[in-house]
Formats: sequence, C-alpha cells, structure tokens
Amino acid sequence: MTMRSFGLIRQCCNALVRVPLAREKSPVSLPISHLSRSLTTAAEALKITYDEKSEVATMHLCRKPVNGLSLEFITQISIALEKLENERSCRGVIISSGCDNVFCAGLDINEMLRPTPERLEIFWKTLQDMWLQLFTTRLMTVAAITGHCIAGGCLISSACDHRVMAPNFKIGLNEVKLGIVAPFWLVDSVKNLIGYRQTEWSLMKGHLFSSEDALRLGLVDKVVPQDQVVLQAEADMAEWLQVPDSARHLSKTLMRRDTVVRFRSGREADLKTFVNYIPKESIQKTLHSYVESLKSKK
Ligand SMILES: CCCCCCCCC/C=C/C(=O)SCCNC(=O)CCNC(=O)[C@H](O)C(C)(C)COP(=O)(O)OP(=O)(O)OC[C@H]1O[C@@H](n2cnc3c(N)ncnc32)[C@H](O)[C@@H]1OP(=O)(O)O
Repeated sequence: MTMRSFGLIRQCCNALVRVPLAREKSPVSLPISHLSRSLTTAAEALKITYDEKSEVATMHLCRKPVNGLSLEFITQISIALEKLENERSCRGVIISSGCDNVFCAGLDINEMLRPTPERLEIFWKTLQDMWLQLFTTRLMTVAAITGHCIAGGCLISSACDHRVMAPNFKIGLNEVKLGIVAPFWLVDSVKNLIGYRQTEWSLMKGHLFSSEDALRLGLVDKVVPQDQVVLQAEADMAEWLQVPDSARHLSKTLMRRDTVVRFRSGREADLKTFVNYIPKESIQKTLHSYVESLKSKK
C-alpha cells in the first residue's frame, strides 16, 4: 500500500486560526495547539493518510480522550476536508477514530460552559460549515465507527454516505439529556436515514440506539467486529468507488437537496438561537450538572 501524508494539510492544521479566547472580549490569533483542551496536541489530533493506489484518504480522529469536537478540532477537520476535496486524485475518505471505544462523544461540552459570545458564535458557524462540507462533498465518505457515536459524533456519521459500526456501542442524539436540542439540520440528516417517527421519539427521549438497533433502523449500514471495522470500511469504499464519481455525487446532491436548501435558509436563525440559548443560566446549570455526572460515574 502506498501511503503518503498530506503535507499541505498538516501545514494548515498547524496554522494560526483566528479564534476568540474564552473570557476575552476580542478575537486574537494563536496557534491552535495553544488553545486545545484535550490530552492531545492539535498536531496529534487529526491524522490524514492517503493511499495512492485506492485513491482513498483516511481521516483519523485522535483527540483524546473521546474526540470531543472543540472549535480548534472542527476547524482542523474542516480544513482537511477542503484540502481533500481539492486534491484531484482523491476520490473517497474514510473517517476513523484513534480513541479507545469511542468514535466521537460529540461536541466538547467545555465549549458551551460559560462561553464568550464571540467564541460561541465562531464555534457554531464552524460546526455548521463543517457539517455542510461533509454532507455535500464530492468525495465518497465512509464512517468507520469503532465505538460510541454520540450527538455531534452522530452529526459526523450521519453526514457520511456509508457507515460501518462495531457491536455493543451506542449511537444517536442524546442532546435533551444535556438540556439542549439538536439543530434542525442534524435532525434532518438523521431523519433521512431512519424516518420521522424513530427520529422524533429518540430525539425527545435522548435515546441512544445500540449498534444492533441502529443497523435494523438504517442508522448504520453494517455491524462487524471492532477489529474488522476499518477493513470492512475499506472494502465497502472500494465497492462504492466502482460507481462513476460524478453520477454518484449528482445522485447524492439530488437526494440531499431539500435538506441543504432548508439549512441554507435557516442557518442564520439557527446561529442566533444557539448563541442566545446556551448562555442562559438554566442551560448552564444543566450542562454543569451533566459534566459533573460524567465525572462522578468513575
Ligand atoms: C434551542 C437549541 C439550541 C442549542 C443547540 C445545541 C445543539 C448541540 C448539538 C450537539 C451536542 C453535543 O454533541 S453535546 C455532547 C453529547 N455527548 C455526550 O453526552 C457524551 C458524553 N460522554 C459519554 O457518555 C462517555 O464519556 C462515553 C463517550 C460513553 C465514553 O465513556 P468512557 O467511560 O469511555 O469515558 P469517560 O470517563 O466518560 O470520559 C472520558 C473523559 O472525557 C470527558 N468527556 C466525555 N464526553 C465529553 C464531551 N462530549 N465533551 C467534553 N468532555 C467529555 C469525560 O468527562 C471524562 O473526563 P475526565 O473525567 O476529565 O477524564
């Protein structure tokens, strides 16, 4: 297998990103790594490899411990997606995880705890952009879900074109358990996969599906043993790439058009709702208790 890493992507991921620091009034430019709240540095958090023979890239999410989606991390993912999109030879991307038993635990909750308005706004805009990129990319996208895939994790997996999951993990939208509500565009992308009623009740309850139930409902496409997830994702990708790229992408665009149109017309209002809702004292209290409950389960 001929592998090479994308030098350009690496350069971009380590570049300066203009983000407001928590509790500061105006944005300042700092290296991403300086802002990371993770156990991993920014350079370690996202690894991209490219297999020239299969023309498939792998985006390995390694922001330990749980691939929490911080502003810096989603910025890195977004930059990497753009680079891959522009790399003419690249036809597909497999998104995998380097965190034990977790594909992605969703948004880094710290981003929503006592945030500054500036950072909160950039955070949400960047997340919206990343979702749109992933949802509409010309690349064939496969999620290799080797562990739990929760809320913002499900945002990533449901925006992909195909999903392979390991057994005995949880996947879905549990936002209500944190006192928040999933945005309509994320709800739409899940509804596109499992239908109205299953989305409605699971959203209202904050229910997380087992891998097996997710397979039955169509929230994932295959369940295979954990150590075979990536291999299966690669095999499925190869099969998908037998379809001519432009016809596949046009079909995807056709099927996703309504969701994208709704997103584009509602994204500004969605942003306003998010930045107004999250700082509310009652929401802050619920988020705080949720974080405490995560800590106290140990
Ligand atoms: C109107 C509408 C407008 C508002 C609109 C708002 C829309 C928001 C849409 C999306 C919202 C989200 O994604 S909100 C995020 C939802 N995600 C979750 O609820 C997942 C919570 N996490 C878990 O359930 C578990 O951690 C799980 C993933 C299963 C892994 O369990 P493990 O036992 O392996 O590991 P843990 O010990 O729990 O976690 C390891 C450490 O990671 C931390 N951690 C875990 N998940 C984290 C997270 N998401 N963000 C930060 N930190 C996290 C834990 O606190 C631990 O920290 P230490 O104790 O310090 O080691």
